[in-house]
Amino acid sequence: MTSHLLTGVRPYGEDPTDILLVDGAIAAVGPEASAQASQDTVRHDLEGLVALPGLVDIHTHLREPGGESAETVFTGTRAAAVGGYTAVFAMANTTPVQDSAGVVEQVLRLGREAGWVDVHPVGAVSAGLKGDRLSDMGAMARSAARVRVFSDDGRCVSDPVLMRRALEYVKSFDGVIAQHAQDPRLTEGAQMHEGAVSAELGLQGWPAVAEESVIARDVLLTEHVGSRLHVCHLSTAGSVDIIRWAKARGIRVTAEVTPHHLLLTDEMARTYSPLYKVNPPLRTSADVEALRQALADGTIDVVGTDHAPHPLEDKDCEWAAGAFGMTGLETALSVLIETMVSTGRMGWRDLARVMSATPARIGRLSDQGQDLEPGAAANVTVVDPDVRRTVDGAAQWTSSDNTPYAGTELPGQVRATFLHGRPTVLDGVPVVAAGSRA
Ligand SMILES: NC(=O)N[C@@H](CC(=O)O)C(=O)O
Ligand SMILES: [Zn+2]
Ligand SMILES: [Zn+2]
Repeated sequence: MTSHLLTGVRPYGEDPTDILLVDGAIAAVGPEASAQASQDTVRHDLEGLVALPGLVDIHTHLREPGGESAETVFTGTRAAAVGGYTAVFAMANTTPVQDSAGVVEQVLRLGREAGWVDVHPVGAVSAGLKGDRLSDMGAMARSAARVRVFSDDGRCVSDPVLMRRALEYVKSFDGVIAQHAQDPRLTEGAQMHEGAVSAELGLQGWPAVAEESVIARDVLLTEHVGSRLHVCHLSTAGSVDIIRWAKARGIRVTAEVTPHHLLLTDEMARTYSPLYKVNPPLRTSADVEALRQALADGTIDVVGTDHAPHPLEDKDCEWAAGAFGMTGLETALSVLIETMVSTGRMGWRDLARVMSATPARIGRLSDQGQDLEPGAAANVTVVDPDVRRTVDGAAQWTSSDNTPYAGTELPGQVRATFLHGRPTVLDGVPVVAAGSRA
């Protein structure tokens, strides 16, 4: 296998040095790196750029099978590589649903054929996402996809008995249930966050308590059963308080926040553009502040993009008819730099923790999220933190145009991504034909 020498990079934004990648592993960091490089080593001049462990997204929708008009495994994972990712967890709400060994193995195979990132299919909790009986979680766990993360995301596991059984079942293989916390009865017909703006616009509100009551129930169930819970896309200050309480009590719960909930508020609904329609809804600036604080202090463990591509016809319509969801893989790192790094709330090591190491640990990956040290798998992202760019939806690599940031200027640009020692992105664009593992 070819070796690659990354020269002049700043690991975690620290002093410039060289990193040598050989045979899918980091062979050396520092002066030894260039000393050990051979004549065949490919040199990449990355002077002054920040090197991070390849990013890991615990929450991606790739849409295939069934939703290929919005995204395929190929286009979604290519977008992920461009965003600096080397692994993604692909949510189960496909058609057919990822609720059997056959479907998760199909997604695994499509991911391997594409070759842009490691694809880890998430298994559905309930058969067909119907919420009434468990899927064949054991078969998915034992399959080639080795599923450890289970979720009905897009829908809430609202039946407490089903949730209890799911939490019990995953204990035998160290799995985790990732809950989309949304009480269905409290959110019937809901269009946006319930508050002053929804009242003014006359749109049906989605109260914070619809999320918080489910999280409160589930941390208690998790404690009772002695299992492991991951809470998807936290969006309210009250949810943060419950997670903080649960962690202090020793309950094994991890929490996620999306980039958009760290930046945008329900004020965006005044545009009536469904680009800002998302589940859970954009909340208030007080919620945004609580989420930023919680990510900085560790109450929230990870950033998940909740990359949710939708075809144009589902977004180019009036608010009430629009689909919930926004794309995020190609802008996540920039939004995190904008909201957390530029503001001084987090350093680059903290960013690597919430966007790489901890998501890998939650999903029980052993070859992702490792520190940039000799012996680690050679998954590396190189970012130019100083450049500012204006987001152009049509220029993105995802097949869908539903980014909420079109026309917005954001800091930071991924310049290179290496997956198991092989470049998938160079000079900010996907490497042609990287998409085969050779
Ligand atoms: N986030 C969204 O608004 N939509 C997601 C589902 C989900 O994450 O709940 C989707 O699949 O489109
Ligand atoms: Zn969800
Ligand atoms: Zn989702």
